[in-house]
Amino acid sequence: MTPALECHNIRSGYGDMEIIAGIDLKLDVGDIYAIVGKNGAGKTTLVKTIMRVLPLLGGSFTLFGNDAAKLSTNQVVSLGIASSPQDRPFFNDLSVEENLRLGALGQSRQQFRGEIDRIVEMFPFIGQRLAQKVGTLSGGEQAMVKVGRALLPKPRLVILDEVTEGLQPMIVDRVREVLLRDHKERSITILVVEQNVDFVAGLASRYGLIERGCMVAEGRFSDSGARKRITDHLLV
Ligand SMILES: Nc1ncnc2c1ncn2[C@@H]1O[C@H](COP(=O)(O)OP(=O)(O)OP(=O)(O)O)[C@@H](O)[C@H]1O
Repeated sequence: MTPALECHNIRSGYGDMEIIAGIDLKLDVGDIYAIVGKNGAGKTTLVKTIMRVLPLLGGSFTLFGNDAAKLSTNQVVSLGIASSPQDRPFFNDLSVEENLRLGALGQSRQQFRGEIDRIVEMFPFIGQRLAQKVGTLSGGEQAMVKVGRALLPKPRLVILDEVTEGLQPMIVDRVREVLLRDHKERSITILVVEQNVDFVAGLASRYGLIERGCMVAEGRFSDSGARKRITDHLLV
């Protein structure tokens, strides 16, 4: 089957400053993969590259078989790829519903209502806060809206950049449950970028460790010692 994502030696960065220094990565449809790395390792830069927000400086990658070099960010989204960016994920002065609507551009009002109902079922608190400005929600509530918005258009591939940062364990558990349920029901492919080892160990089947823009190790969470290897990598 055509992979959801296949990267060959990709390079990217900011201007002529190379941050991603040659990464290979393959996600089959239905994979749940965690990219783990310390602050500044290049995780967000990799996500922005995959979403075609940053230009490719070298190498190539495909998204569901499509040559990404020929795609704009809008076309990436049209392929059924949703991401939840780490920085400035919301319009704080818009309501929860308006922010969710931004994750569902192109949907009819009726379709959108149906999708909102699905998201409210996942995160019931959202149903009581639809009219509230996002900027007034707590960090944990915003995280649930972030994940809800990414899942709203029923993406084939969802990319979540440190959505659990600073969250209480109870909310981290809820986010994991929702993702696992969507994965079970729709075989969604999930790429999470994280430093929270407990979160990814209970969610993903495979992981890749990145350091200075390179993939320095890959493995499976079922391998003995996987968690220790990741924790040691983050601590050194
Ligand atoms: N807009 C930018 N312009 C120039 N350099 C940048 C920019 N954004 C990030 N960088 C640099 O790119 C490198 C990788 O940053 P990136 O945000 O990808 O790391 P990260 O692994 O996501 O870290 P964190 O967990 O802290 O977000 C860092 O050295 C950072 O300073």
